This record gives sequence, structure tokens and C-alpha cells, in this order.
Amino acid sequence: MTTTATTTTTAAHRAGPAPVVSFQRVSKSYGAVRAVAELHLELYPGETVALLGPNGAGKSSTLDLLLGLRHPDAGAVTLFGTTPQRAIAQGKVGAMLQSGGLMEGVKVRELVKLARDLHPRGYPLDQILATAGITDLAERMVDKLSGGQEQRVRFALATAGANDLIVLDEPTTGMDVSSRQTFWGAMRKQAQQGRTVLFATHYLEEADEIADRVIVLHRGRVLADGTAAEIKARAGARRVTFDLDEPMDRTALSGLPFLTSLTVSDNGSAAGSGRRTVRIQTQDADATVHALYGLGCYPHNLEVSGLGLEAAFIALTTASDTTPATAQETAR
Ligand SMILES: Nc1ncnc2c1ncn2[C@@H]1O[C@H](COP(=O)(O)OP(=O)(O)OP(=O)(O)O)[C@@H](O)[C@H]1O
Repeated sequence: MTTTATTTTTAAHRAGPAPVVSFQRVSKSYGAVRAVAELHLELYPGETVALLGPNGAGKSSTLDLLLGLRHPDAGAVTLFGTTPQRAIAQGKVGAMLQSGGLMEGVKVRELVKLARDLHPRGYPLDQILATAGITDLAERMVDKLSGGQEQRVRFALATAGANDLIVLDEPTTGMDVSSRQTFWGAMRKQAQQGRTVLFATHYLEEADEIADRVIVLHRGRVLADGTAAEIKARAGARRVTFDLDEPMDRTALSGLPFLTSLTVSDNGSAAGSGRRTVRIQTQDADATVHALYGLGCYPHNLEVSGLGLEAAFIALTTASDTTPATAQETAR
């Protein structure tokens, strides 16, 4: 059984540096729920990696295993060639997780100082506050922060020292647009300094813009692993848009080959006689368009384009949901 992750990462890095993170066939179940299933994954120095997946795909469980907060039922997780606990004790890992409240009854400055003082390679306090964009919040009590401000403080705690690996679970949830920009600007700087950044996100545009590698998790397995462009190509889907002047039987259109979705919008003329815009998603645009002409209609303004990451992600996970597990293994 060979997964995409195995072939992609080992081929690309066989002769390169040692992995920063290594999951060797790791499984984790909670009772009857299998959250992580024989996950095989390697991350390398300087990579910025987005972990994507629908709700319940196993992203948080994967990050918890990576940070040694949970133990695998089978397989092994190593960071920098050692256990997660040792790597963390050596100050190599900074993490920003969704769960867990911030310590109460202290000021932001005091909390950040504590994290900095605990770090073997802590940065100057003012620098940490400025990088996280919380200089003006330094004297505020931690329990008086808004959700987005709390996120920025978590970010400061995760970057209080020189970490070689930064792990972020949905880091920008609750942040406004400008905080997000500041946040990702700071993360880019970390990556430019050769650090590995791994973040789980639901914002596909963030993965597209920020990550140089995107890992799609589904049912605790790696469904796709590559650049955002590779993921889009792997989804294989294209969007075809055209206008029709004549009324067209929707059933005929929905019978076109390789179709994965169809939308027909009336452009407003009376009694359905006006121009309609048809939007199709297809696994094979050439075959679909060929068959379209075979229906005897004359499409105007025909456009064929690639999918965005979001549509590719939906196409991949939907295809996986309709494919039996054994067939998926063979396909990969
Ligand atoms: N402590 C737990 N006890 C029982 N089941 C759990 C526990 N934690 C997670 N699960 C289940 O394991 C599966 C994976 O959950 P996980 O939180 O890792 O997914 P996720 O991809 O992070 O989801 P989300 O995007 O919704 O945060 C889900 O089916 C979830 O319900």
C-alpha cells in the first residue's frame, strides 16, 4: 500500500536534509472513532505546510500527536529525530493551539515574559510584542482581551523564542483582516529564516497564498500532498462556462459526460426565452465540450478555466467519499 505522501516526500527529499517531523504509519482512535489512520508524513526544514481537511478529518489529532499531547496507538512520531517531548524540552518547537485558555490574573506583558523566560533561546520582550502586533496591549489584563487579541497573544507565546518548528492550529480564527496580514507577514519572516511552519486551516485562500506545500487530510489519511497548484491539478477538475440563447433541456445538459456539477441561471428575460448562463464543473473539459456540441446547441462565450483550491479540495474529498477505501488505495 503506497500513499501519495510517501512517494512525494521521500522522492523529493531522499538525498536531502533529515526530516523535522516524521510520522511513521501512525494511527489514533478514540473508542470506535479512527481519527488518524496509518498516517505517513515527513516535513523538512524551511517548509511552510498547510494542513487542510473537512471537519473531523483528523487535523487537530495529528497536531496533538505531533506535540506529544496524545500518544499513538500504533506507529511512531519523531521531531528532529527524537521524541516530541524531548524536542519541546529542547526549545525547538513553538505551538499555537485552539484549545486551552490563557493564564488569567496577569498582564499580557507578564505572560509573554514568562513564556520568553522559559525558552532556552528567548527573544527580547519588546521584539516579541512588536512582532505579534500587541505592543499596545502589553499592560492589558489577559482576561480583558477580545477573541482576536487573544489569538495574537497566543501567537506571541508561540514565537517567544527561536523555534525551529512552529505549529499552528487554525491560527487566524477570530482575527480581522489586518491582524491576519500582520500574522502571516511575521510567519513568512520565520519561514525565510529556515524555520518549518505547519498550520491547520479552514481558510483555503490562506493555504493557497502562504503554504509552499498543502497536505489534504481526509478520514485521518493523506488524500493529497503537494503545492497548491499540484493539488488543483490532481483534483483534475475544470470549470466550463457558456451562454445559451435557445431553451435547453436541463436533463440533456446534466447527462453530459464527466460532469460533477451543473448550474443554469436565467438572465432575466420573460418566459424563459432569454439568454442563460450555464456553469459546469467537469473532470474532463474536452470530452464534456465535445459532447455539448453533440447536443446540437450553440454555446456562446465559452470559457474553460482551472478550479480554485477550494473547489479542488471539495472535488477531492467528495470523490474520496464516493470511492470505496480499497479502491482509493489502489488509485493512489
Ligand atoms: N477526545 C475525543 N474523543 C472522541 N472523539 C474524538 C476526540 N477528539 C477527536 N475526536 C474525533 O476524532 C475525529 C477527528 O477529530 P479532529 O478534531 O482531529 O479533526 P479536525 O480535522 O481537527 O476537525 P475540525 O476541523 O472540526 O477541528 C472526529 O471524528 C472527532 O469527532
